[in-house]
Amino acid sequence: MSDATPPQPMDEQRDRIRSRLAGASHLLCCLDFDGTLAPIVDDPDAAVPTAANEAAVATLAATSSVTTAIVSGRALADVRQRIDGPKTYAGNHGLELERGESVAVHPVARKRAAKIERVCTALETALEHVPNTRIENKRLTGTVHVRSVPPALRPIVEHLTTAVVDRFGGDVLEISTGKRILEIGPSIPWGKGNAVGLIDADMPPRTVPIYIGDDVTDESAFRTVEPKGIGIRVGDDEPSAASCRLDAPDDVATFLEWLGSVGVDSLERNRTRTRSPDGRSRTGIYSRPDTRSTAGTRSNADTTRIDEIRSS
Ligand SMILES: O=P(O)(O)OC[C@H]1O[C@H](O[C@H]2O[C@H](CO)[C@@H](O)[C@H](O)[C@H]2O)[C@H](O)[C@@H](O)[C@@H]1O
Repeated sequence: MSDATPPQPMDEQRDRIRSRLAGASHLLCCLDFDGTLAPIVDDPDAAVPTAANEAAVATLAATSSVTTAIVSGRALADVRQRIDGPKTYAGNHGLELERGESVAVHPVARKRAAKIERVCTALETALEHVPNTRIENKRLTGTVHVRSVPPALRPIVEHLTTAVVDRFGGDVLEISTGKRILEIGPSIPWGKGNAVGLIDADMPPRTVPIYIGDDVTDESAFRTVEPKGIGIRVGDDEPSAASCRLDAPDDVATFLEWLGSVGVDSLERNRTRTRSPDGRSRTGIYSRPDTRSTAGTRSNADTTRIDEIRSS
């Protein structure tokens, strides 16, 4: 599916997803948080997943044929305490990655954290007279929230933010946009798609990766999973690298429930079929895969960079 094609409504894509799962033994289900599991709200601290999404994620996370991962622009520690169950979390748009007991932080982002701190502190002062501006310091990145700022004042916030980032970040920090936010982060070619690529590279053979997200920062992840897997854009009919569309977090829950029942049944049937009489898998679905490249922007050099520093 090309970047310029609007994603198709899920009802029209269900058969394609069903047939993709029919050829698979494992599912990688990567989920964005805000706008996908949790409805967008004015106060970022108040964002919570819908009850149905919380339950559906718990079910998938407890299913052995599914690896469930949360991939968020929020700090890892923040998103982790908002949705429980999965063993895999990517925070700060993939700059930090928790898999089981191990946490990897992109080393360049780690080095630039002091600059993010200075920028966030300077922004508190620079924007203190603009009503309802909110600075979210996420350690590796920072977010300026303008959702509750009067529209006429938003260009001023943008101007002041650019000036502060230029002054304290030079060319090592950059500003990107999201839903009513300005995101400040290290200027490195790394995003959610790279994190999803790393997670997918650890999956057993015959894994179908699915990524569900609602914002521009999710586009790199859609490019990583498509066309081997399925990208699902939530909420609008913007052109997207995702092939499918769902309207809102409530529809995400319905789809995840379907995956947890019909989808998982199909995976389980394939796993049973490929096992030898002693119950072992003939296709080696529990063994480590060879290094496989995933469609998308990930390069081997990028993989090495985030993997080389690990701390708990
Ligand atoms: O990748 P995500 O998990 O979707 O995180 C993206 C950003 O989400 C949060 O901001 C967004 O949600 C807020 C609460 O609904 C809303 O007030 C804001 O306008 C949205 O942009 C979060 O606060 C950011 O740190 C994330 O980068």
